[in-house]
Amino acid sequence: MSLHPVIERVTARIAERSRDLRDDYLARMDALRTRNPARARLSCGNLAHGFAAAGADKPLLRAARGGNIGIVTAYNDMLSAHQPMEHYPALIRAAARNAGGAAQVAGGVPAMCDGVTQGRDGMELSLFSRDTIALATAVSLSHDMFDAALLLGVCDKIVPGLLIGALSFGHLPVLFVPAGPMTSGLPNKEKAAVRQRYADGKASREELLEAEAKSYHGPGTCTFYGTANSNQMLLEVMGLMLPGAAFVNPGTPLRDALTVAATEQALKITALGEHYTPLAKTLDEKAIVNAMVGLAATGGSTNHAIHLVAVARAAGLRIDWDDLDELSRATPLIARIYPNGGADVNHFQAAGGLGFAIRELLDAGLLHADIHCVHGGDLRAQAQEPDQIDLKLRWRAPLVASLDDSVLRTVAAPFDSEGGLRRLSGNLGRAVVKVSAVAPEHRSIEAPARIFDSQDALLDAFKAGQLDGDFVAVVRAQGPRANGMPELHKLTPTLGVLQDRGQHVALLTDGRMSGASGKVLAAIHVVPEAIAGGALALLRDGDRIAIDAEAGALDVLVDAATLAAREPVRFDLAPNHHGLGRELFGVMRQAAGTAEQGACSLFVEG
Ligand SMILES: O=C(O)[C@H](O)[C@@H](O)[C@H](O)[C@H](O)COP(=O)(O)O
Ligand code: SF4
Repeated sequence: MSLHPVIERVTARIAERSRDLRDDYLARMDALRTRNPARARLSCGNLAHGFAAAGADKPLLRAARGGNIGIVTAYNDMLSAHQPMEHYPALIRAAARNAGGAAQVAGGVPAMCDGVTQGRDGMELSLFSRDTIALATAVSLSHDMFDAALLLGVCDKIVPGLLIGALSFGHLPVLFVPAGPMTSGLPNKEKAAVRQRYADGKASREELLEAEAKSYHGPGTCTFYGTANSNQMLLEVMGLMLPGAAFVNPGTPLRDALTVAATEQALKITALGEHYTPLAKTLDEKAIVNAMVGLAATGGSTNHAIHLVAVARAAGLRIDWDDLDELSRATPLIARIYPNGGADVNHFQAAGGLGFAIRELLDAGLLHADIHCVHGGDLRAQAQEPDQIDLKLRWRAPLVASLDDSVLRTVAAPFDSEGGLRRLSGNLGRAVVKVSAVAPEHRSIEAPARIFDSQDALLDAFKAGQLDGDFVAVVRAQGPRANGMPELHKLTPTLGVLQDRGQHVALLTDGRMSGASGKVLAAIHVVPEAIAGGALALLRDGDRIAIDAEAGALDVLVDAATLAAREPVRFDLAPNHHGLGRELFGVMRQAAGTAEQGACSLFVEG
């Protein structure tokens, strides 16, 4: 199947726009390449420090023969998705030894659970935790003892952060090692229904806690299709994970077999052998375009409209929301996983999973097949599912037909002819919206603005019975430079209650929403942000706002002269710059680029 013309056009445009930056990046990565074990470059003193506590691996490390893997782990007990990784380093060390190499934990990175911080002050550190993870990844790998890296991380900011950091070591082969989704508990839709009843005063706190605990009930990634599970899909369509490794549950023999296989593969593709596959070669403009197509086709998290920009920048590539919008409009929606439907990621996997989805999109010419996957083949070979036959790891072809077309469909008979993400633009700036989670009848609105300078102010107005009729809730001063661009997902149950009462409502914000947000139209990531000259600061209660997700329009229906004559509101953000560590992130707030630039504080040359 030939490549779809839009895929071809956008890929060429990205390559052209990025040429100087990408050439400079590749030249720097090439200069780091060595045909001997990296540790051979270290002095005796450096090296001795590096193997002093290496026990059984000391002889190999000392002799500088055989590959050495640097493990960067985001293990902690806070994230159910990362908790299973506590024992992965021991498994990886043994597998590396058995394969004639070695592995060492190069460092740990912090990992925030956005579910724990959702709606709380800690969420204002969430986005910059990505940049912090990138910095910690670089510190870990800067020991320069390594010939490959295994990155142990799954969740929201952790995968983008690990990837951004590892891209500074793009001369190394890099594989991601996930733990997989928790088994299905209380369905996400039922959990969301209890939340709405609680928000509406019709359910007790004990009833709510019971529902939450039945939904988030064990080790593994939460089963909704939020940013964490979108990360797993992206890593597969970019070829940065073994085929079908994304959604195998933790604590299973197959999961451990995949971790061992990733270790063996990492040693096979170092510069010491004949199958050298460095990260810089794998993550090129074709892989990034594959990521945007995968996001659109599966209704993935809006957070990737930010993270993918930052990841691409770390690889010397420049992408923007026009690229994302154009690709999304050319890509059919072939998966419906909560919040885009009732199913969870385990149902998706059972229906055919990513192997089926990748094969469908490849056959339609919507993905680049010719990318350099870490498994050694191209993306066509990524479209497989792992299996264990007499304890041996095998890969089998993806299902020919979906086993549940309420969850996973073909490109020929999709859920929607266009993908899940849209860029909006107009006199209020540029924004992003996820349409795949919003019913068609709710994808546009024209209604008066109700202005709030915090999500709690909106919730207080709801509790006071002041949110009646149709309105666009404008929650502003939530951008990266204001307060770290938190997710405002705590608003979802309340806005859902109002919408279910028959009120026509929408959210407009320069903040973010969770990848798990859905149902209510939300125009988010508005750039410029309110405190940086954005038009949101000029809005007044009652201004008529028009949002049309299908047409891609975002406007306030006030004439330009009136708008220009208004004084922008000044925001008191001092309370957001202290508490729970926020006082330590002032430099990142000041250095952050716009959401469309990835809201990243790491690339001073922009
Ligand atoms: O982008 C995301 O996917 C979210 O940040 C997610 O990781 C977060 O944990 C949500 O808050 C979970 O949803 P609930 O808050 O509804 O449990
Ligand atoms: S998916 Fe979200 S809530 Fe679940 S463990 Fe990861 S960060 Fe926490």
